[in-house]
Amino acid sequence: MKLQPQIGSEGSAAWLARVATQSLITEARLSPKPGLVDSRGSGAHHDLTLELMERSAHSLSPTFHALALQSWQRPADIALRQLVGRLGREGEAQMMAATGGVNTHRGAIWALGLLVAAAAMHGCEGSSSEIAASAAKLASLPDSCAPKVFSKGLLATRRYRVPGAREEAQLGFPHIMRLALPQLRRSRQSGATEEQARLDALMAIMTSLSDTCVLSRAGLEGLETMQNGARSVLVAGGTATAQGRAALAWLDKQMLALNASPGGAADLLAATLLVDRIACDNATLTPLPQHSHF
Ligand SMILES: CC(C)(COP(=O)(O)OP(=O)(O)OC[C@H]1O[C@@H](n2cnc3c(N)ncnc32)[C@H](O)[C@@H]1O)[C@@H](O)C(=O)NCCC(=O)NCCS
Ligand SMILES: Nc1ncnc2c1ncn2[C@@H]1O[C@H](COP(=O)(O)OP(=O)(O)OP(=O)(O)O)[C@@H](O)[C@H]1O
Repeated sequence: MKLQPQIGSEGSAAWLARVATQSLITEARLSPKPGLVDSRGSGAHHDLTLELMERSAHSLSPTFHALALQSWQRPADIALRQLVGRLGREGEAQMMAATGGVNTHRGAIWALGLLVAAAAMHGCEGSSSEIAASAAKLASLPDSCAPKVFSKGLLATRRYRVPGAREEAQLGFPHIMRLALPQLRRSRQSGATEEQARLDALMAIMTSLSDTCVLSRAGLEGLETMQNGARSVLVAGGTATAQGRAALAWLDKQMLALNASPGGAADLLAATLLVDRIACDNATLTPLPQHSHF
């Protein structure tokens, strides 16, 4: 059920910030996720822990709040794009300060930051497609203030000629809109628990994403292992079934052996949980069950 307070831009911005932070924490705690930090441990990451992910998520609340407030009922134009870019980079700096220089949520700031801004542009009354389309518009506008940095993600997109985090946003988040959200709802409707539905949504993303985290760490072999493994979990009936859970355990082992971690897919799951909460079209379709973290 959507519980957005009808108390204007300040109240709605605070609500959006809270839901965005909760979405990051829910994603981080969700278990068992292949190769990723979860309630069981650090996955394939030697420099990350669940405690660090949660601290990082909390450090981002002021960023999400500012993004929502500044984007409130504004159109997608260059001025807003530059403002959102500046706030996103300040958020990255806050994250780095909170984690002692470890990258916990760079990709997540990008995806959730754009979606929070887009939800606010629609005055918190947009549908999921409207929010994704406005986020895409913002992401497609040039940000002349952006520093020219050569990241690992950019390197992977050039080397393997695949779309990365930028393109995912510019295309209107197809992995959220066409794969994860529909899977989340399908799994809920077929009787899966909320945790299982969220794991299934993660699998749906992993069947097709060109995750530059995986490519940087484990190359094409890692990416194929991720995509095929996630597909077999869903083909087996998802994580609500014993076969699905066995396929997931096998995938977890493979990902750890390859030192591969689908950080981009994890970001998009957190973003899916956010859209699921904030989009107006979802309110009647998917009331949240009692045992949800939210
Ligand atoms: C676009 C970003 C993510 C940089 O992308 P780039 O590929 O160069 O970077 P980097 O390797 O550091 O991180 C990419 C991260 O995205 C995630 N990711 C990886 N693959 C994918 C994918 N296919 N789709 C979506 N996300 C992905 C991962 O978590 C990964 O760690 C972003 O940091 C950025 O440019 N920010 C600038 C500030 C800004 O404009 N913010 C506006 C919104 S708040
Ligand atoms: N639960 C999670 N566990 C691990 N990573 C996550 C999780 N949720 C999101 N991520 C994303 O994964 C990214 C971290 O991936 P990765 O560690 O490959 O990046 P890196 O710090 O650039 O690289 P490396 O650790 O290989 O030097 C973060 O940007 C974050 O957005």
